[in-house]
Amino acid sequence: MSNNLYPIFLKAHQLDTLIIGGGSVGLEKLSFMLKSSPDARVTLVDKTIRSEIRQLATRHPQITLLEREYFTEDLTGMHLVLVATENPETNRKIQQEAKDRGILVNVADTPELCDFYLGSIVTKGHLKVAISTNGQSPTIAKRLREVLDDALPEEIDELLLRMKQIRNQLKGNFGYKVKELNRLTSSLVYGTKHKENENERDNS
Ligand SMILES: C[C@@]1(CC(=O)O)C2=NC(=C\c3[nH]c(c(CCC(=O)O)c3CC(=O)O)Cc3[nH]c(c(CC(=O)O)c3CCC(=O)O)/C=C3\N/C(=C\2)[C@@H](CCC(=O)O)[C@]3(C)CC(=O)O)/[C@H]1CCC(=O)O
Ligand SMILES: NC(=O)c1ccc[n+]([C@@H]2O[C@H](COP(=O)([O-])OP(=O)(O)OC[C@H]3O[C@@H](n4cnc5c(N)ncnc54)[C@H](O)[C@@H]3O)[C@@H](O)[C@H]2O)c1
Repeated sequence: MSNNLYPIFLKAHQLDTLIIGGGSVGLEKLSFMLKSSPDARVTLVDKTIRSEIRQLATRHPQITLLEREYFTEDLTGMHLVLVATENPETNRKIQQEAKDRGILVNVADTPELCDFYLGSIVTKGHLKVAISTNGQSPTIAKRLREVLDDALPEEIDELLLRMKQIRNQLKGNFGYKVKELNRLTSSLVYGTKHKENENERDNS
């Protein structure tokens, strides 16, 4: 199987996400989503809402909880759907209803029914790294998150902020700025030896 996934970074606070099923898997998906996007606009529907989910909703007031069975109409206006009931037939039915409406859908732990996969996520200030193993091993995705979380220094956020300041201060045309920003950062990649960048985005 080739690796043809295309990663994107969603502004989850501007999108509406529906989670169906708030059992152990639904709770895990919701927690990870809120960890990365505390202001994500999420509606969760389940026949019985667990106390852990109620607690999350208290801490994230933009979350809507619906304590009842899922209805097809719940999909109205949704951009993303995460399905996590314990019933494969229910999951398949909801997946089909979402697809019919052109809504992107993830059926937890069921790669063949997913339009997208959730990734393992490392956050250091403004830096966010999302990891996928193309569905081959979520466990390795989790382990890599732990490795990168240790390896990337917290100071990386200061570097990003400093680079932004420098970019704002640079005078000159776009091509000059790109060259200068690449020159300043070349030692990160090539050690102290400066090397002109062959691939940089320079349309000067
Ligand atoms: C990254 C992460 C994000 C998240 O969930 O938010 C995530 N799974 C995580 C953990 C995890 N999930 C499972 C285990 C137990 C070990 C195991 O069974 O392998 C562990 C590890 C653990 O918990 O230690 C069970 C499992 N998961 C999937 C299957 C089905 C299959 O593989 O066929 C089964 C078997 C179910 C069964 O046996 O019935 C499938 C998917 N899980 C994905 C994402 C997508 C692919 C991501 C990628 O491309 O790498 C994909 C395809 C769809 C999706 O769910 O989006 C999160 C780590 C977060 C973190 O810690 O950072
Ligand atoms: N691979 C498989 O064939 C297979 C089979 C069974 C379960 N699973 C796994 O089970 C996951 C769910 O596991 P879990 O441990 O979270 O189960 P769980 O039983 O803890 O949670 C499922 C939740 O879905 C809710 N639910 C079920 N039907 C509903 C409906 N029609 N409307 C609203 N809520 C509904 C239940 O009330 C429950 O809270 C699936 O995503 C999948 O990973 C996989």
